[in-house]
Amino acid sequence: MQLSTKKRCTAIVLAAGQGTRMGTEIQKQYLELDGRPVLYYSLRTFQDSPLIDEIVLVVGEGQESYCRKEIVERFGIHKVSRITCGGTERYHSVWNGLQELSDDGYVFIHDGARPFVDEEIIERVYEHVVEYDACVVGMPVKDTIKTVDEQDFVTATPNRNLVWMIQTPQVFRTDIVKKAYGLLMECGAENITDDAMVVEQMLSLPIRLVRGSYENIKITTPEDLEIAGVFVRRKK
Ligand SMILES: Nc1ccn([C@@H]2O[C@H](COP(=O)(O)OP(=O)(O)OP(=O)(O)O)[C@@H](O)[C@H]2O)c(=O)n1
Ligand SMILES: C[C@](O)(CO)[C@H](O)COP(=O)(O)O
Repeated sequence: MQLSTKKRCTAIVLAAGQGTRMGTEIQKQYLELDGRPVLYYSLRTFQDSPLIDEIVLVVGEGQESYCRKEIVERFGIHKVSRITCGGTERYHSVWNGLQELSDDGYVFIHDGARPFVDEEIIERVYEHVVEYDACVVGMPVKDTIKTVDEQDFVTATPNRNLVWMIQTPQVFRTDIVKKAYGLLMECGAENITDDAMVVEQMLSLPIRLVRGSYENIKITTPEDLEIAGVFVRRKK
């Protein structure tokens, strides 16, 4: 990859969630995975990536100094330039993170609860975003998918060749995603679960999907942490 013509790339790593579905006392991003906090792994990958210039870390209110000392300083993640507070919903946290950025370059928005983003994914999505401006990482589904009504009766079986499960990082030209989020904050919207939705709904721009990996899982419920344990030991 030609790094000399590279635009500035910032990663926003989100770690302000409550982890309700995980149900643990400690929020899932701080749980131990092979002796290190879940959040450490994606920070390490962005830290080590030659493409990433800077990391903005978004954490829960009151967790800033803990994160600075116990994660950023302890593990030497010196690309973290700012630690800011998140909000009630994921999109509030993204919005807060975006306030720390100027309009130039690209932003990689990533769930701190997804420890297995890797350099190949970062490079692949960067190569695509310079062409398409708005890209999200995901993988084709493997199972048959059905939509249902409120009583759990099937309403349709979409062609699964056209269905992907969506991951992070979600990567955008920074000016575009900031504009989309600005409109979201003005107009509001319901059930916003990822960043691509904001760009789709607010600006109607095309979003290019880019292959991530089946290992790029989000730690959401307890069995995900067990699976993550297997992945992390295999990588050693
Ligand atoms: N208000 C929020 C909600 C989520 N996140 C982050 O967004 C990522 C994906 O969200 P999710 O898996 O839904 O995390 P939680 O909101 O913590 O989980 P739950 O929905 O089970 O409470 C996580 O890294 C989480 O820390 C965040 O920064 N701010
Ligand atoms: C952005 C995301 O990781 C894409 O899969 C996901 O939608 C965010 O998590 P949540 O579980 O929907 O809050």
